Amino acid sequence: MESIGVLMLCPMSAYLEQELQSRFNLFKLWTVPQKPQFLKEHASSIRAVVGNAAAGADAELISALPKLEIVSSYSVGVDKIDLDKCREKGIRVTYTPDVLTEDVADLAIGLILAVLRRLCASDRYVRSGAWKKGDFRLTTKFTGKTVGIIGLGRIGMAVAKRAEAFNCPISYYSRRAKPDIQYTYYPSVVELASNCDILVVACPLNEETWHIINRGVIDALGPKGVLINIGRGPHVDEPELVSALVEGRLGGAGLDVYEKEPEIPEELFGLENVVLLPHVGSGTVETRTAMADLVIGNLEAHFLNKPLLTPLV
Ligand SMILES: O=CC(=O)O
Repeated sequence: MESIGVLMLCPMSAYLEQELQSRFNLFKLWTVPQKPQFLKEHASSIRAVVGNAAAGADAELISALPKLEIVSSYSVGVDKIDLDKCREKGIRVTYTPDVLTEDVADLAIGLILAVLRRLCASDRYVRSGAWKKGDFRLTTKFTGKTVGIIGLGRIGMAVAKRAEAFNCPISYYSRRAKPDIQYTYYPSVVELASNCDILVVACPLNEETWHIINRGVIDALGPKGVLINIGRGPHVDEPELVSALVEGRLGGAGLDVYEKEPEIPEELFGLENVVLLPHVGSGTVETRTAMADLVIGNLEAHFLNKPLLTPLV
């Protein structure tokens, strides 16, 4: 397979890079100064694209690569890939579901605890020497709080399972109520937000879920409510979130994702009730290795004419 051209769109994993390099003719787009010219030169040899949550095969890239057969994404979210165009052109798309579910759900619970129990602020308190002058103030209990989840897919279910262990009543919003699920279903996000203490965004990003967290939802969650976003930045109308937090109309937020990563609204930096993570939901050595193995396994399967491991298209 050494002659098959594989285009990696951005740096994502040294391990993945090495493994791809040892099997394929690997091109690293981020190292190329003149991208349009490079794509023209290599258009006839690039048969696969490897992207991630930050960079995918959009319509422009797909049009520039007439020999493209497969997009193998090092992510579970595929909002950066033009799936319709891939379907239209018969380009296969694979992603990395399941292997990252536990890590992302763990992180959601970590964010809830970090916001409610002010873990990061307490840590800063100790490091700054402030403890010597007095105890840290009281925080908010997690156990027993009502957790609302937007999107009860693999990750949403894994968050629910964990929150159940904290004796939290679980409710959810999704397009349709799920049969066989005993959690309370709300047919609108505003109703869900009005009836929970902690609202977790765990759905894929698409036209329907863009800005699913808007002013109405934030107001329904209210000054004691906490928003946790482990989905995608554009799920949230960020200026509305920032003003609600600054004005005290929302109780707190734990965010792993942002509208314009890695840009984060600076107004959030001074707020103790906000915990900010740099999009690391799946960012453990174990999980990222498993994700890389899936990316490679899918490419190998495709070029050996075997069934794909985790096909989406
Ligand atoms: O955001 C991360 C992913 O989609 O895997």
